[in-house]
Amino acid sequence: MSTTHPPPNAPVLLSFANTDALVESLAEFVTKAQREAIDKKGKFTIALSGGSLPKLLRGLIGNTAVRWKNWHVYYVDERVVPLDDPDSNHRSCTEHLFSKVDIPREQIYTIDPNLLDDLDELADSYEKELIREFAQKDAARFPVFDLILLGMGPDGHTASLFPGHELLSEGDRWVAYLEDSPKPPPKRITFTYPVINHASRIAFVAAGAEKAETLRQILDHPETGLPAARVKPVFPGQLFWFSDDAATALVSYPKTPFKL
Ligand SMILES: O=C1O[C@H](COP(=O)(O)O)[C@@H](O)[C@H](O)[C@H]1O
Repeated sequence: MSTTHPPPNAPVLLSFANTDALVESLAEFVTKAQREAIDKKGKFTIALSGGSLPKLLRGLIGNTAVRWKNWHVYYVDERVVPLDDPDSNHRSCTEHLFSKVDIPREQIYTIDPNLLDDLDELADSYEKELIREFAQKDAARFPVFDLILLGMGPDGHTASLFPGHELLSEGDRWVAYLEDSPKPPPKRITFTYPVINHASRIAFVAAGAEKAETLRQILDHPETGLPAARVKPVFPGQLFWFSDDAATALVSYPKTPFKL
């Protein structure tokens, strides 16, 4: 017997006049998601990306609404490099955010730096971190993060899911690896779509004129199937785009005023 699922909610596009307005609203959005999760179950599970995102989380620094002790932080994708390498997403998040706030270090789940020579084992061990957090409590097939924050590259990639790559059709594993990322460094691990799409809330954070044409394709012509356009949260999950007017300049898709 086949099971039917309601169609995904339509994405909500938020466009801000400048970076400061985006940063401030993003912080409000994250703290709201955090409050709701902690009120419900005493903890907040969030997955972060690298790239331009960590700097844009600066609105959380010194923000008294943030309850860092209840945060459990994972990485949507990670470059297979030592944790202190300039290419590491963990290093970037640490420099721009974690070194400036009082978050328990043991609640930030990094890749195992001892497994950098074995990508299969590395991805497997990160998947086990997720299983430890999510699989015992709910018998769900995939983890349900409270919030996943994604970036979008100018080529339309998100996480480490790149245009035309075979991992776009991975429907079974939670965490996969690749050795041929077109964007350096080539070796990476990444959440797969089923994990991303099962989150309660997903927010892309994409700003700047260099992303305008790609954002137009993704929002106005999702059928072109660029990796970021394949992010479609399973109902009742909701997808948001935090963007700026430079990035949304070419988009016809309707914009929604930001309100919590
Ligand atoms: O390589 C990566 O790129 C994406 C997008 O980066 P951005 O600088 O264009 O925001 C990022 O989300 C991902 O985590 C990272 O590994």
